[in-house]
Amino acid sequence: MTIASIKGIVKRYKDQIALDYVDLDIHEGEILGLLGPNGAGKTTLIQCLMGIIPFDKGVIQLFGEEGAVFHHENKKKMGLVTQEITVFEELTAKENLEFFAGVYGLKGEEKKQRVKEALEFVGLSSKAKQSPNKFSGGMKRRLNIACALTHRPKLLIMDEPTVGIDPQSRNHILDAVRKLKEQGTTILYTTHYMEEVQSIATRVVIVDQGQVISEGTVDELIKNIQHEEKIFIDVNDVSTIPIERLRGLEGVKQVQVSGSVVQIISNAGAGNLDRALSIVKETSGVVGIQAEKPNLEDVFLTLTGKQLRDGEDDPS
Ligand SMILES: Nc1ncnc2c1ncn2[C@@H]1O[C@H](COP(=O)(O)OP(=O)(O)OP(=O)(O)O)[C@@H](O)[C@H]1O
Repeated sequence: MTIASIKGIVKRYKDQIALDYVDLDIHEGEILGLLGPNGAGKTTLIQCLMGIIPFDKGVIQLFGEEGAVFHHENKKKMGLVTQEITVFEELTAKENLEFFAGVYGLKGEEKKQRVKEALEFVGLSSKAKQSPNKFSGGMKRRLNIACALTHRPKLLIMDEPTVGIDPQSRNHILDAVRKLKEQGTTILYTTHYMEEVQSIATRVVIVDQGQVISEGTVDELIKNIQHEEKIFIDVNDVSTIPIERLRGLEGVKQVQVSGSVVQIISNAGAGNLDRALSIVKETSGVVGIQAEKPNLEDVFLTLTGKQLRDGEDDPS
């Protein structure tokens, strides 16, 4: 089932086009990684999807409905973890959760129970009575996530939830996202850290300059750009390797020897590398093999001609 469907959305800020005919479907039960550099339009897309800002063109369907979809019942099925941490510093962690649970109409015993569960879920039960102004950035972020969970949304939207936080909290958040998926929550996870997308997303949409430039599973995206494979084989005796025979193999593009290492580049697929490796093994002992595969960064580079995170810090 499609939880949300975005069709031909255009959003302009004066002369600036932030979303340029974007199409995007979010399927039930997936973790959809929305990957794009700063300014790509990710936050704008989320704000349109949540009905927070109007858009100039296009249609959004939510939970199978069309038309006036941004009514209260649908909004109660969504949870948003905003890019900026939005918690009340002067309230305790528990009071923050009680406030947001109240906004979503939870009351009495149910509210109490959900607040308790949310605190446990993000590992902040022992800090329930403390104010977030004493928390680290990562703890604040975890509280922020808990605030979006008390009403058990069907669709959880997270806008760059790991920017600028410590690795321990980051891992905690990634684990929590996986756990939520197992419990049946659909998640739209926005980031410009490709490592995160690679580790948690079931499907990826890459956006750049307000446009969707590619989508698929991580493997599919990599396969689309993967024209070559490269392996480095460290051998016992390089003099015994039949270099010309390797070069003559179908699909093999280049064979080079450097010290005790034979480097083979071949066209992707069709077992080219396997055949080359068998020949090497026939003629010499093999000490080690190293393969080089493209990653999402390479996908992005191929599609846009630029690095995904120019000048950005590594999250880990
Ligand atoms: N309120 C606004 N007024 C004018 N321009 C805006 C506004 N909000 C966003 N933009 C512009 O729209 C484009 C998309 O911005 P958006 O914040 O959606 O990107 P993003 O992918 O979320 O980037 P970031 O990771 O930096 O938040 C950018 O060029 C941005 O400068």
